[in-house]
Formats: sequence, structure tokens, C-alpha cells
Amino acid sequence: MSGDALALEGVAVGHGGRAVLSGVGFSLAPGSFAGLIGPNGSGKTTLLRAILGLVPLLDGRVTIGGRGQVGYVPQSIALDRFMPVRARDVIALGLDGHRLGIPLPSRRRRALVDEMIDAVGATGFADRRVGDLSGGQQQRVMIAHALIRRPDVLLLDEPLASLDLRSTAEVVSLLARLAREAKVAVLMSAHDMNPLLPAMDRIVYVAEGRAVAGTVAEVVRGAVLSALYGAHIDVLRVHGRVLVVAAGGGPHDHDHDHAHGEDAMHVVRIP
Ligand SMILES: Nc1ncnc2c1ncn2[C@@H]1O[C@H](COP(=O)(O)OP(=O)(O)OP(=O)(O)O)[C@@H](O)[C@H]1O
Repeated sequence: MSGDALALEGVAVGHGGRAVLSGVGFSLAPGSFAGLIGPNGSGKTTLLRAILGLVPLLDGRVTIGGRGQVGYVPQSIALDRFMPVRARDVIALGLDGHRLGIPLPSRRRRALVDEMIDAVGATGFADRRVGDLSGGQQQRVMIAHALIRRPDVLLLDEPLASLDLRSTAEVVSLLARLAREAKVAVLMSAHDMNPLLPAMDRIVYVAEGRAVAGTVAEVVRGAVLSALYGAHIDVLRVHGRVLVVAAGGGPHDHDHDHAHGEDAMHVVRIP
């Protein structure tokens, strides 16, 4: 653990005593940017919620470094379109989370909020109602909300879902820069690793109840993923994108098959 922002050892998580994932072990240094990648239903949300302490561990240990602070951007942010709350108010609410005792003086508060607005590039829309903002702008607001208390670890659950290509690339590079500059370890889940490839220092790949972790070069390999899936997997690199290809079964249009395991992401089946 020494010096790590986050360390998991032999972690098992699940629901109602039944494990969804087990034997999960990895650590993240401060300032690192990691992707938690896996098919729909593989346990990404459950693992993030377990790191937060919202789901009990069935086994193993989670250690948070530094001051032990974790920030979280949950999967779906239901922002009421007509809620009369400005982006800067949502960011300021992040300061109040668990704060007992004396509130911050308002000038100090405003300075912290302005600093965060600047850090996430929200200056142009900080005074607009959150409900009127685009998905990418709302994501920036929620990232600022989670970061304002300077957590040691920032967890984000599918922050790229529902963003267009351009906002996706912008949010990924923003998170990678914030990780480095704020020395926070960022762990974000995604079912497609491709948007994260330019930025990811580490990948935690979950499937079939287990996880493998390391650098992209170590993990995203046919032999490693075949062992994880328990089936022959090829990793193809096409025009800078990674395709994870499983032999067997019929050809799949994975965009229309979100209900089933690996087919719901970047796994293509070759007959
Ligand atoms: N509260 C719950 N009670 C019982 N089972 C649950 C609960 N939440 C999730 N599960 C089950 O645990 C498994 C993992 O779900 P989880 O939401 O962690 O996966 P995920 O990888 O985040 O999926 P997605 O990408 O679709 O969000 C699934 O089989 C799901 O049905």
C-alpha cells in the first residue's frame, strides 16, 4: 500500500451474499488515471460502490491512502430541467457533503468554487441552470462537485455514457489532466475501452467474475483476455481502435444487444 492512493487486495463483492466479482487486486498511485472496463453486468458499479463503502465486502480489503477521501460521480445524474440551480451552486454543494462544524467563510467558499470552475473549463456556463446544460457540460459540473473537497481517489461510473464523440474525448482528457495536476487517482468505468486508450495509465478489466489489472499493454492481449473469459479471444488493433474478438457463435451487431455480457461492448464474435 505504501504511497498508493487506492489498493484492493483479494476483494470479493456481490449482492445478497452471492459474489459478482472475486479475487480483485490492484493498486493505483496518486495522479494515475485508470479505466475499469468490462461488459454490462460484469460488476463495475458494484465494485465502485464497494470501494465507497456502500456495498459490504464479501472478502478482502480496500485501502484508501492520504486523508482517506473518496469522490464519486454516480452513473445517472437526474438533473431536473427546471430546477432553479446554477452550475456553480451544484459545485458549491460539494463543499457541504460531510462537513460538520464551522462553515467556510463565504469569500473562501467562492474562491474554491471559482478555482474548480476554472479547472474543469466551466467558466462559460457556470451561471446557467444545470438543467439547461449539455451532457458534457453537466459531466464537467459533476466532476467539479466531486473534486472540490480534494479527494485522494475519484470514482466515476460510466461518465461517458450518453456523450457525443467530441464531449467524450474532452471529458477523458480533462480527467487525465485533473488526475495529474490534483494528484488524485481517477478510476472510471466504461464498457468500451477505446475512448480511454490515449489517456489510461492502468486498466482494470472485469469479466466472468474476475479481474485483471495492469497497463494496457499488459492486459489487452489475447492470452490474458482468453484466460479471463475462459474462451479464445483475439485482440485486433484497427485504425487505432482495439477490437476484442471472440471465436464461436454468430456474427453480432453488438449495438443492438445490450443485455448480454461481452456482446454489449467491443467484443465481436467471428463465426
Ligand atoms: N442491488 C442489487 N441486488 C441484486 N443484484 C444486483 C444489484 N445490483 C446489481 N446486481 C447484479 O450484480 C451484477 C453486476 O451489476 P453491476 O451493476 O455492478 O454491473 P456493471 O458492470 O456496472 O453493469 P452496467 O455496465 O450495465 O452498469 C448484475 O448481474 C446485476 O444484475
